[in-house]
Order: sequence, then structure tokens, then C-alpha cells
Amino acid sequence: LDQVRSGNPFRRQKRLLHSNPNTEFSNIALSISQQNAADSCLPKISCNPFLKYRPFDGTCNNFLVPGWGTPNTAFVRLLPPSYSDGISRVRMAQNGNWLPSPRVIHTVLFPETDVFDFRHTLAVMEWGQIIAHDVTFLSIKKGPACCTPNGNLFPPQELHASCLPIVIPSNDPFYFKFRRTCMDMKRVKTANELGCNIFPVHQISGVSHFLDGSLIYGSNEDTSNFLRTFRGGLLRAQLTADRRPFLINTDKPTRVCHVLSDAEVCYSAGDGRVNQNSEIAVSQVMFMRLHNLLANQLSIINPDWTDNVIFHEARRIVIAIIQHITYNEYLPILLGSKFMENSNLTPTRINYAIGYNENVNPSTISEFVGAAFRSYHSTVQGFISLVNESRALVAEIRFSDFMNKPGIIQLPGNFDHFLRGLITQPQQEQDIFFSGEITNFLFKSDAPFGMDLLSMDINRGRDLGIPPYTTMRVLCGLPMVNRFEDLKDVMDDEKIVRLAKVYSSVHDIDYLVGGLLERRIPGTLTSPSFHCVVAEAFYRYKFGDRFFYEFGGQAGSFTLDQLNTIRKVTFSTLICLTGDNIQLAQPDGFLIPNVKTNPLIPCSELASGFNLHAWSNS
Ligand code: HEM
Ligand SMILES: [Ca+2]
Repeated sequence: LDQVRSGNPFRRQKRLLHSNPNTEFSNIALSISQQNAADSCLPKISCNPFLKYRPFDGTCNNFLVPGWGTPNTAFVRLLPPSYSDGISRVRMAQNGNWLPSPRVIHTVLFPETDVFDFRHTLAVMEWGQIIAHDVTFLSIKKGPACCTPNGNLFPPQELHASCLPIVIPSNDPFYFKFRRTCMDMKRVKTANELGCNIFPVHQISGVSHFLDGSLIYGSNEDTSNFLRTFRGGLLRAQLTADRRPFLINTDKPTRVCHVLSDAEVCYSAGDGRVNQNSEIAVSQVMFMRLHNLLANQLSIINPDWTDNVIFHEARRIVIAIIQHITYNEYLPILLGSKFMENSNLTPTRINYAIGYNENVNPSTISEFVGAAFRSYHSTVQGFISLVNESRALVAEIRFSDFMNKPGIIQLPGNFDHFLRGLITQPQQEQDIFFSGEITNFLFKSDAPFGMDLLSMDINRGRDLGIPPYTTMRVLCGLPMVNRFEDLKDVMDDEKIVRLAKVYSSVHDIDYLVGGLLERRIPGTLTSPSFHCVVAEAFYRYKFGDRFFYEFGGQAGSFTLDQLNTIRKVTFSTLICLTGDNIQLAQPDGFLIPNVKTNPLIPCSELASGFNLHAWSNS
């Protein structure tokens, strides 16, 4: 409370759980997070300490626990899960009733408006999605539909155990038009489905937890082999009539994508979500092109290298570039530059970084994927700008028209239009306003309505047993609260009034909801209760990853010359290198260009320092 009175509730919360082991709450987090009941089910593997290239599934990254971070293993939890039966049933309200419907919470607290973030480009949003798809994939349990064919609720006794449908009130401002009172949603898989009999349940990630380019190469060797040509270290690609490379097509477009014939474009990549929307499809093509460009350069520099060596060296560089852009350009925007410096998260400028810690569990954090990182769904744009070389708007496409329908990005000129759009169009503000394109029309296909991502996110938090907001905010260093009025330290009055309209107790508030309603920490794109969880996740992706690009002294470490080459790469370099014919970009692609501080300059200048001489064998 003293903190509240002092008028600066932000000072104390900007913390990293790991770097503050002497605080009461981080001690709790640290001890719980390092142990994971599901670890008892990890496969026993013996490791080769001289392995130069990280395995696709992340095994043996950690010598103490070789299964840490591998696909189909459990997330770590910062705090014990909140399940009403202590095992797996979703949380109930303090008064014993069901918690309010996520859709009701959405309509009362999160108006649908487009508010632009005029500082940050849409590339910031998209880079977040790239990271999300790299570090986590929740697979949905199989089972029958959870709503009737007309979109109404089944009687509770007829509901399958895998179901967690969202109740839509009959007076919903949007869905009432379609007389729908139920949004189908199923629970996600837990370690128990894989034979690991532990309770409370632990949800699992289907992909490698490390930030290791698994969305490009897959999370196992079979997927990677499927994507490779086995010639010149290249990834497979399909060429358009004018010979521009795109990802290969899946062999079942009509099943995977929203297309009418199997002749239509629908990609196959290291991650199954590649077709989800046009921006992620563009990004995945960008990475495939980057890999092949590096592979071609490496072949020229080292004609004696085998396909396998070229492939793995190119992959190692691509992963390093993803990590570098994340820690050098993306995270300072999210977490604040000062915080990054103080927590050793900023990339080192010279020499190697130090601090790899084999005691850090590198696994993705449940509270991060179940709430904190999803808050960036708020930054998604409902309309995508296609932009030409003079930065004029060529077209604007409706986001929901091109979900699971990526063919548009291959049309002549469009790939560059999309890429330029990413570094030109503002993202939406990280706030309580979400685009209707994802909250009414998500995956709409040909229907006049779709699903609601925000309601799904709130519901998913309950599925994962994410502790309520009041518990999570304490973990992040805010005072314990017992009444709605106590939330004034981080929330505006009007929001508190609305919260009290929906939730009957302050302790019922979902973490995602509370975190989104907090005032943002100045100089960041996070609020106090999300900051420590997002920071903790990225702390682990760095200091828990033996192959992290900046570390020396490992079999897979870069030479300093190589490292210094990677340090020159920015998001804009990627745009320049992988576009069909992009001539200009601003140095910081995550910031809106402007003549004074971030002017458009020739790509030849932006990419000039980037060559692979440091990889020459001679
Ligand atoms: C570009 C538009 C985006 C769309 C259409 C989208 C859509 C989705 C959907 C449908 C889910 C699954 C929901 C569920 O069933 O639980 C999801 C999950 C998720 N999204 Fe997004 N998303 C977008 C961008 C982002 C961004 C920008 C971020 C973060 C910066 C993000 C972070 C996440 C995370 C962490 C999950 C959980 C993933 C998992 O563990 O499987 N998404 N998103
Ligand atoms: Ca990964």
C-alpha cells in the first residue's frame, strides 16, 4: 500500500523473477518453476556433448534434464494451477457459481474499436506471432462437437469431457443476429494423454519449447527431412510462373485450408499454423527464402561442403537471426530498453554473452501462453495494407477473408506489398480494444460470423488452470488486494466499475482480463502483471538455452567473427534480403518510418555489412 501511496506502482513491479531471488514471491516462483511433476515422465536419453547443431526436437540441450523443452512435454507453471477439484476441472467463482461467460466479460469490458499504435509497425505484432508459433502449440483434444449444429448449448449431462464451450448470452450484441448461444471449444491435451499419469493435469506443447526456428524446420527430424531437398542444403520450394519461390503446397489443400480445390495454394511448413492468416504465411515464406539464400551463399564460399553441413549451418544462422532480432529489436519494445539492460537480456555488443545456466528450465511457461503473451492479440490489425515501393497503399484486404487462404500472397507483386505493409502500417495499440475481425469473424470462412479469439483466450486460461488475476499480480510484485477498489493502484476507476459488474468477487477476475485492464508501464508494451511473466519467459529462452546464439564455449558456438556478422542483421535486413524486389526500407522495421530518425534508405545500404565470409573454411 505504501507503494500505492507513493504514486509509482510501476517501480517495484518491473522485475524479473529469476534475477530477484531474494524477494519473497520470486522465491516461490523459482522453486516451483524448476520442478515439474511431469519431468518424471521425460524420456531418459544419453547425450553427445560434442553435438554442434541443436537437435530438431531440442533433446540434450540441457545435459542435466535432456528432455527439457522437447515436444510433447509439459509447460512449466510459475504457480500451482487453479482447478476447482485440484485436478483438472475449471476454476469456479468464489461464491461457488460458474465464472462469468468469457463472451460476457468481453462485451462488457472490451469494446470493439480500432485504435492504432502510431509508433510501432505491424511487424511488431507479427514478430510476436512468429515467436508464439516457435515456442508453443497447444493441441486440441479430440471429441464430438461441443455445440449443436445450430450453435446452441447441449444439456450439461450430454457434454463430452473434452468440451469447454463458451456460453453466448441470447442478448449478445453480435451473435444474437445469428441466434447462436454456444461457441464450440475443446480442452487441450495434457501429459496424461501421453501416458504420464500425474495430477493436477499438465498441458503440453506440441512443438519444441526453445526459440529455435521450429516453425521453419519442424520439431522432429521427419518433418525437417520432408521439407528438405537434400541438395545444396536447401529447403523445398514451389516456384510461381514468374519463378518466385514460395513454400511447398500441402497435398491436401481442401482439408487444411479454406479453398475449393486441391490445386489452390495451401502451404506446408515446419508449423501447422502456417496458413492461419496472410501475415504468418508471408513470414514463413520469408524464413524459407532466408534459409535458401544463406545456403546458396555458403555453397559458393565453401564448394566442398556437403548438403548436410550447408543445411545445418544455414539453419544455425537462421535461428541465430531470429534470436538476435527478438532480443535486440523486439523485446526492448515490449519490456523497455532499461529493463533489458538491467536484466542482461540485451545482446552483448562485443565478445560472447555469459550466463548459460543448466539449472534454468527452458520450457515455455503456462501463464505466458495461457494469458500474458496472448494479450498481444490486441495488436492484431483487422485490415492489412498492401504497399508499393513509394509507400502508397495499393490495396487493403480484410483480415478474415484470407484466413487459411494464403494464395493472395503469391499473386504478382503481392509478396513485396505484404512485406512493405508490415514495416509501414501501424499495428493496433496494446490496449482493451480488439479488432472485430478476430473477435467476431475469426475463421469465418464463408459464414457471416466467425469465432471470438478474446473469449477463447479467456476460456483457454481457465482450461490451463491459470491462477486468477489477484494471485498473479502478487507474483509480479503488486500488493495483495481484497476489494475491487484496491485495484486503483494500476487501473482506472471506470474499468474497476465495469469489472465489478461482471465478476462477483475481485478474486474471480481472470488473469488475462485483469492484466489487459491495467495501465501500461510507460516505455513498454506491457502492464505490470504481464511484465514479469513475459520477461521470465524470455529470460528462460536465453539463459536456459545452451545453444543460444550469443554463448561461447559450446560445441555449437559461433566464432566471434560469425557472431559479429549476425549482430548486423535487423528485421529490415530480412525484408530487404527476402523480398522479390524491395529497394528501400527504414533501419528499424519495428518503428514507423519517418524522415528524421528512421528514414527510408536503400536496401543495399541496410544489408551491406551482411556477408558470410566468416563462414569460409579457407
Ligand atoms: C496475426 C493474428 C493472430 C491470430 C489470427 C491469432 C490467432 C490465434 C488462435 C486462433 C489461437 C488459438 C486459440 C486457442 O484455441 O486457445 C492463438 C493462440 C495463441 N496466440 Fe495468437 N493469433 C494472432 C497473433 C498473435 C500474436 C501477435 C501473439 C503474441 C505476440 C499471439 C500469441 C498467441 C499465443 C501465445 C497463443 C497460444 C498458442 C498455443 O500455445 O498453442 N498470437 N492465436
Ligand atoms: Ca521452438
